[in-house]
Amino acid sequence: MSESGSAADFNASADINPSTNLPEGDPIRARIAQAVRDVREQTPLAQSFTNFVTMNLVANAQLASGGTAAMSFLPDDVLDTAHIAKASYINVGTLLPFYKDALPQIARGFAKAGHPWVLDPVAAGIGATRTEILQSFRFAPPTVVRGNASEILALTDMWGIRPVASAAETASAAETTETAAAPEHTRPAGVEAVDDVDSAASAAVALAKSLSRTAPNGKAAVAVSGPVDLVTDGERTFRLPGGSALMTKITGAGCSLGGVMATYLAVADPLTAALAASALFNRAGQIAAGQSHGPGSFQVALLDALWNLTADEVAASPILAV
Ligand SMILES: Nc1ncnc2c1ncn2[C@@H]1O[C@H](COP(=O)(O)OP(=O)(O)O)[C@@H](O)[C@H]1O
Ligand SMILES: Cc1ncsc1CCOP(=O)(O)O
Ligand SMILES: [Mg+2]
Repeated sequence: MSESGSAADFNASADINPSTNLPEGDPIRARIAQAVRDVREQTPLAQSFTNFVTMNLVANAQLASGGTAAMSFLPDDVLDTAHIAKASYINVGTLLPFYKDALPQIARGFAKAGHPWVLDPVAAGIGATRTEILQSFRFAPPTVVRGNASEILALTDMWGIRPVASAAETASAAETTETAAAPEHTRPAGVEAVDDVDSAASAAVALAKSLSRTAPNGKAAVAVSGPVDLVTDGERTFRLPGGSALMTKITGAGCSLGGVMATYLAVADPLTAALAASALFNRAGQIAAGQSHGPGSFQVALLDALWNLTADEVAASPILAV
């Protein structure tokens, strides 16, 4: 695979036709390029309330993309910081007992202030504390949700907004009705995905539509990561091939993608932020895979690629409108 990760090189899944690649002059590509330039020029702060396992990589990925970072956990600290941060990130990968009160309080504070934020619902479906916290976000929702397919399915199950599964998504869908909550997610997946991206496509669209009803300016986005990422604003859906399977062999590729999504949300609309971060990571993952010899050197090369990729290279990534 060439280092450039050109459209011809991407490892798209068999059912994606590269001819659906967004034209070079599409306004979406211009908005992505502008977001990348604005982050590098403005070094915006996106604060993070995130897990202990990958917190350092989240901060370093935000800095490598051109932003700045601040990690905070107490509600007064987070809500004060929200006055100087243009977006925030909440990731529920590791939990402490006080989070049960702190996170709903923070989400309510964000909602009251109209403060945009990204949620990574890591391991959604696992544990009563995580479920209680994620359920609270239903009533003070994020602007963007980024997760793997299993997390998106578990979250939409939990919020009762997962639509009837299309035949293409799962042949064995249990009996569901259009509006009733789908059956509990059948198998909590831990932090890794056990479902494929396409199985979460309609759930992602339904979630983005739901988030748009409460998001600042009525705009929201959902990003489902995997071998071919899916990004939707509830109206349009895009697929982004690229990246590398090595990204699943370091901890924090998804978490840091969410953190950088918040960095871009500080300067751009939710759809542009989700597309730009996903495209950046896909290009960076491909470049790093070509320069590394295992997970250790891959993570180092990934940070360097995040730092070195230009706005034009990110905006030229394969983005398939399907
Ligand atoms: N098999 C794969 N091939 C290429 N890129 C991948 C693959 N799996 C995941 N990625 C990329 O790795 C990053 C993290 O995605 P993922 O592993 O799905 O998130 P999480 O770590 O939250 O489960 C994303 O940028 C995604 O595009
Ligand atoms: C291993 C682990 N355990 C709790 S959070 C976490 C990190 C998950 O990171 P990612 O979702 O980016 O793989
Ligand atoms: Mg994750």
